[in-house]
This record gives sequence, structure tokens and C-alpha cells, in this order.
Amino acid sequence: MLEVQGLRKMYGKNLAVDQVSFFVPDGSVGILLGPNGAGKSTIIKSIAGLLRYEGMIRVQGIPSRELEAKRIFGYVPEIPSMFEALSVREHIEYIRMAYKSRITDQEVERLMERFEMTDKADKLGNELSKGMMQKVSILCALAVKPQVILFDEPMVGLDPQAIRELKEVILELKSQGVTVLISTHMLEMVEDLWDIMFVMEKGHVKASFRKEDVGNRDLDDLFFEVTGGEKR
Ligand SMILES: Nc1ncnc2c1ncn2[C@@H]1O[C@H](COP(=O)(O)OP(=O)(O)OP(=O)(O)O)[C@@H](O)[C@H]1O
Repeated sequence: MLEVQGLRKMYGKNLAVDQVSFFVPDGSVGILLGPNGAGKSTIIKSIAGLLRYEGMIRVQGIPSRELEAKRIFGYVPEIPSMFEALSVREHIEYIRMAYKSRITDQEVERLMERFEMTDKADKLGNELSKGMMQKVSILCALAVKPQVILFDEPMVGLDPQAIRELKEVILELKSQGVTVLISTHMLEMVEDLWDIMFVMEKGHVKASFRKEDVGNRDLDDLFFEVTGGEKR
């Protein structure tokens, strides 16, 4: 489970996120949805421990700044960053060791295959395309065997095959009871994945929806109703 309470983040004098609170239960996929600049990445980075913030964030009930919490969550950033001199396989091994992960060799091989990285295993970080870096980033977050996983705009830069695999992986994580939080401004990427949606605008959560309450209503319509924009 992931719990965010009264999160507030200023960049200098700019208030980027103001009094944001939400909860994503075990085995659920939460979506932070909102236009550019709404504050989605700021929330994800705060949860991941990359920013100073006011408020309380708990991962499986543990304050997110504690090592015990960091051990059980995975994070896929919006912009992947690689160790230039480590190969794809070494990136994954590094994470396995650092997190003392329970992932097996077989599971690692299977993930590499699914994301078509087996034949790229020996390529170095600085020899990868942007999409390949994104895949390594995803593989590293999965190698943690996290109980909570954060994805910041995960589909951007991925090819259709990788998008399909990633969606399947997310559904598998969910069925294993993992808590997933995805930030995106692209509704169509998450419509078959989500359980709870938090619609953000200008640093606030303007509305939240649970899938079972929304039924067959068009997600675009809901989004534009909340944000006051017009559907094109
Ligand atoms: N490092 C920073 N320094 C100063 N202001 C920042 C910084 N990062 C983000 N901001 C500001 O904080 C606000 C929220 O930005 P954030 O990146 O969280 O939005 P977002 O919803 O993730 O947007 P996008 O969809 O474009 O990634 C914006 O007004 C942005 O200009």
C-alpha cells in the first residue's frame, strides 16, 4: 500500500504540489493523471526520496524515508539514467546485490527476453538507445521484486511490443498484490490497467475515481469535466 498525506513541495517560491493526499491499496494500480506541469513527477520523486517535501509518505505503512521502505519499492524515472561503463546485465546484477533481491536467475532471463534485451545484455550503458535505456530502467525496478512500484510516464519512448509487455507485467504485479503508481498525461495508455485515478491540476488532486464507480463512462469526458477543458 502507498499512502500520501498532506504532501506539499515548493521549488524556491513556486508551489508545485499543495496538500496532496491519496491512498493506493495493495494489489491496485493508481494513476496520477494530469496535464504537463500538474505536479505528477514532483509527487513521484517525493515518494522515491529524491526531493525534500512537507507531508507524510508511507510505503507498506513505513515512512518512505526509512531504509526499510526503500528496500521494498522500485522506481522507473521519466528520464532513464545509466551507468556508462556497466553493461545491461551488470545494471541488473548491481540492483540485485544492492537490494539483496529474491529474484531468481530464471526470472531475470525471462524478463530480459520479454523486453527483447537478451541479445543486448553485454551492451554498455552509453551504447544504448533511449528506448533501451528505458527498458533497463524497468528491468532494474522489477529486479528489486518490489511491493510498491512507481512509474513516471513509463510508456514514453517504448515501442509497441514493449508497451504491451509492460502492460502485461503491470497486471501480473497487481495480481501478486503489488501496489503500482503510474504518472501519465496519456489516458489511452492506462485505460486497461487502472483501479484508482487521481486527476491532477496545478499541484492539486482535483478529483479521484475508482474504476468500479466509473463503469462505462468515457475517461476523456471525465477528465475534461474535472479539468474544465474541452474535448477535441
Ligand atoms: N527542478 C525544478 N525546479 C523548479 N521548478 C520545478 C522543478 N521541477 C518542476 N518544477 C515546476 O513544478 C511544477 C510541477 O512540475 P512536474 O514536473 O511535477 O509536473 P508534471 O505533472 O510531472 O509535468 P509533465 O507531464 O510535463 O512531466 C511545474 O510548474 C514545474 O515548472
